[in-house]
Amino acid sequence: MERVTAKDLLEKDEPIVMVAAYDAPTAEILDDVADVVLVGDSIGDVRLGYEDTLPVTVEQSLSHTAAVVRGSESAMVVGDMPFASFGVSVEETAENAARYLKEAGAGAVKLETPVDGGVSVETVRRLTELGVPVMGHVGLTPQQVRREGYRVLGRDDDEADAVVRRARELEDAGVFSVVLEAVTEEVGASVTEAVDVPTIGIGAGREVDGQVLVIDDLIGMSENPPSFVKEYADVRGEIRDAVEEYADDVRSGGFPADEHVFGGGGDG
Ligand SMILES: Nc1nc(=O)c2c([nH]1)NC[C@@H]1CN(c3ccc(C(=O)N[C@@H](CCC(=O)O)C(=O)O)cc3)CN21
Ligand SMILES: CC(C)C(=O)C(=O)O
Ligand SMILES: [Mg+2]
Repeated sequence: MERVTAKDLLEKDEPIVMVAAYDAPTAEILDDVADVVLVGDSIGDVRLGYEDTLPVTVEQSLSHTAAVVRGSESAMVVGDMPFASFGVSVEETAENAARYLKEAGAGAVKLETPVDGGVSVETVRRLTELGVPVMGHVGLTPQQVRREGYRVLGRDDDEADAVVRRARELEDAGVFSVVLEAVTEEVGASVTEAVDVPTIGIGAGREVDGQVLVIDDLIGMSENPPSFVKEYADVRGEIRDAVEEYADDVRSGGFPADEHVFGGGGDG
């Protein structure tokens, strides 16, 4: 089966569905319902118990990206490059980015591109010239958390303009899509208006070309999801209930029952 391509996303006339997920069985569930699976560096705080995304390594990210590729057939898989794995030098950025395609089998990489630097437009251009499909990421860029915490961007005009300008620069550098995180709905609309490539929002309102949420957040697995999240299930509660029942059964002797026990040979 052919995977979703950048061209497919550009030509889509309904909203793009992207989900951040980290492992093969989850990817298998999502594949063919999501257009894009992002292997987010959010794995750091979502699954690995870190405070934020900063400790995530390229090796961890590549390993999980490869798992998501193995678990899926039709979705585009995007590897989210971790903090400081890009932008230090063009050479290192290109080498790391290429690993996502060569070793993990990803279809593209995503790089956080903060409005005030962090990664140059030239770096993004170099990747796209090499043939690495790049997804940009503007607005709230969580890898900058140690600088300014998590906050919604674009509440004043100068900042709103800066986000739009950055998205335009990225488009010019050849990105095939831009993630817009935690910006006002007005900024979401302005960016979507300003660029031809699809915008994919997370806490960016309705006037964008697609939406992305973290799987753990949307299934009710996260303890404190961001306020823009809609929870569609209570998986945390389901897991807790299941394990409590199991524990009760073990303690009462209700598990294992006859059907869970291997019999010996013979006819007794
Ligand atoms: N579970 C999870 N979901 C995410 O979407 C996510 C992560 N983790 N980790 C990496 C980044 C961080 N993200 C975030 C985190 C918080 C807000 C946010 O707006 N938080 C508050 C406002 C800030 C505050 O006062 O704490 C909110 O209103 O939800 C936005 C994006 C998005 N990403
Ligand atoms: C929230 C999305 C856009 C992300 O960057 C991640 O999951 O790491
Ligand atoms: Mg990320």
